[in-house]
Amino acid sequence: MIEVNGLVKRFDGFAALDGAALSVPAGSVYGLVGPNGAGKSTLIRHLTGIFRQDAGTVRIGGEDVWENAALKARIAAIPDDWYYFLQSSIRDMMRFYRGFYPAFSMERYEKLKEVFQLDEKRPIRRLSKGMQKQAAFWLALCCMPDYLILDEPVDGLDPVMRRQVWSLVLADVAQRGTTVLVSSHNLRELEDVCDHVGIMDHGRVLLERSLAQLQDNMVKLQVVFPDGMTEVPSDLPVLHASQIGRIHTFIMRMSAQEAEDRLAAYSPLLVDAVPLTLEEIFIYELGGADYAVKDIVL
Ligand SMILES: Nc1ncnc2c1ncn2[C@@H]1O[C@H](COP(=O)(O)OP(=O)(O)OP(=O)(O)O)[C@@H](O)[C@H]1O
Repeated sequence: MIEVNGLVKRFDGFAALDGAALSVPAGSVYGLVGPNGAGKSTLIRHLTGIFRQDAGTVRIGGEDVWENAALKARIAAIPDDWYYFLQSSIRDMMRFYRGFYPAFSMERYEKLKEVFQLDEKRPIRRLSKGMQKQAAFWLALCCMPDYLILDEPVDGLDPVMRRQVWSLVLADVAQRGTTVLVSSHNLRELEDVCDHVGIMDHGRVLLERSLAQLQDNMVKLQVVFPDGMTEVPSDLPVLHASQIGRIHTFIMRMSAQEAEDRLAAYSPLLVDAVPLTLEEIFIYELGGADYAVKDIVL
């Protein structure tokens, strides 16, 4: 279990983390999402023991992370800027990892050589960006970690390799009970691999739920009202409404059943609940359809 409470981190007085809290159940895959600058990488750097918090607690498996070498030997991380020694090859880095991680598996290293097919003797800096990401996965998985912390992990990987690394990670979750925290902007992909999601903004986790709960908490409905009713009923707590012909599409923060019950009062000709994507939940939880555009324009 990963537990963060009241986490505060300031840089020159600016609170990059402002009381962030999250809870990742053991053996789950937790997606940490949020707009640029929300504080995801800063929070992750506390989980990997790089940053020391100004306030709050950062615990993994019940232990404080900061300066806890024994605990860190059970955590593998792929940061957004993976570090390797300047002249080193994958083989050199493997020796370094093997020295640090007592559970490092040479057997797995040899097996994964066939999956990644990288030249392990070539200097890493001469590998492409995607190949470097592959190398980071290769080594992280060989550490046999109990906790895997991934910051934008599949950025730069081709689609086939993305599927490959997710299948390796999920096999570890299923077989070894590995707990995974992953930050990503690729919500479509997270939807396939995560069972829990936390949405961050302005240094706080605004909401965290299992994916199923999250999808149950908001609903998208397509509705056709009877003849003569053209206006959206004003008492419906609609987050977003659009209309094509006679079909109204509503997004409301409530369960599908509750929404259907409320709409029944208007005797609709059709009510159809459509599952929300994680991207839609993300956009509407963060304040409406304008959000995504604002984020790009500002
Ligand atoms: N070392 C640092 N010094 C000063 N400010 C920092 C530092 N690291 C992060 N910040 C600031 O903290 C805030 C959160 O940054 P962080 O990198 O954690 O965001 P993020 O959610 O990972 O964003 P992105 O999705 O763009 O990667 C930003 O405003 C950033 O400028």
